[in-house]
Amino acid sequence: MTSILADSSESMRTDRNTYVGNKFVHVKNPHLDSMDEDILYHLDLGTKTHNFPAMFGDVKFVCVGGSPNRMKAFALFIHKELGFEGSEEDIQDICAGTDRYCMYKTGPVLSISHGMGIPSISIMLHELIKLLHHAKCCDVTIIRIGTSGGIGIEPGSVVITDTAVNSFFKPQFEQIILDTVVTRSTELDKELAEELLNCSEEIREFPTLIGHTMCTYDFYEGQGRLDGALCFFSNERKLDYLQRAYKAGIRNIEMESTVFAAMCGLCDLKAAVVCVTLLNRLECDQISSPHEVLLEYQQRPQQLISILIKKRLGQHNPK
Ligand SMILES: O=P(O)(O)O[C@@H]1C[C@H](O)[C@@H](CO)O1
Ligand SMILES: O=c1cc[nH]c(=O)[nH]1
Repeated sequence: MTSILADSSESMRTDRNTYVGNKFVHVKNPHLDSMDEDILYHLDLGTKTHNFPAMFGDVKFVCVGGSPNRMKAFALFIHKELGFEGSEEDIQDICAGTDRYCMYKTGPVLSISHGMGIPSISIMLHELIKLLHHAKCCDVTIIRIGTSGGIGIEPGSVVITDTAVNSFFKPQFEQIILDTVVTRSTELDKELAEELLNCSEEIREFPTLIGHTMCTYDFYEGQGRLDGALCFFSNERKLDYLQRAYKAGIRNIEMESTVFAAMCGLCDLKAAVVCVTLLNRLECDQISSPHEVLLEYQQRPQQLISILIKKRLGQHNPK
């Protein structure tokens, strides 16, 4: 039988790391305590084969995004921005033993790919959150740097998500656990979103705004596209839906933000979603900008996050 439950995080809390001043990453799974070894299968890492505190204990910023190339490019970019020594070759894929995800570390910044869609990012987040927990990381900020379809805004705009919503415009993520639907909150850290917006004031080259982000299970029918292999609705119905979304405060659509917000929130991770928009969905469905334009768009969230990281590390010199 299926029922709808709110998540009971209190009853499952394992507060093993409660230190004054430092906010540790909390896993909410009592079964982990009795495991002799934890194998993070999709990251090709394990607690018996790798020294997590030595490898990752200093991580303060985790950036995630769908594409492996984007996340490698971000690692190289932030390495340069933070003025670290060493060449590009020194930044190796920590998860090279698997082709599911890639992971790069440069100083306190971890950059990881998550593939496309809720199931893919969810698997990565389970293993990443356990990694941060086993490594005893504290005060970690996690940011998704992605691409999205804009609604009623100029392509190339960057949207900082205040609330991730589902296809019904609700701030909820529904996780099916056994035969039960558990409804989880998708609130993101408002202060972090404001901090990112302040950082954007130093970049005049593209518009940045705060808005709701809609997260769907699919790129085509799920996002009201007329150009998939299947489509059984009219252009009028599509536009009516997208215009209602705009009126509800939604400025972009992507495919990961609700589960990202829900999982990070439950594990006490300060989280933000920053996505560039590749097109205006009120005008078209196909992504037709040239490759160079799309590449430049993808760098925009990275520029913003770089300012945030440098400010937090006391390394920022405004232009
Ligand atoms: O981080 P990315 O650019 O992968 O995010 C969006 C949502 C889907 O994963 C994908 C669809 O093209 O792009
Ligand atoms: O329209 C778009 C563009 C990128 N990613 C999405 O999920 N949708």
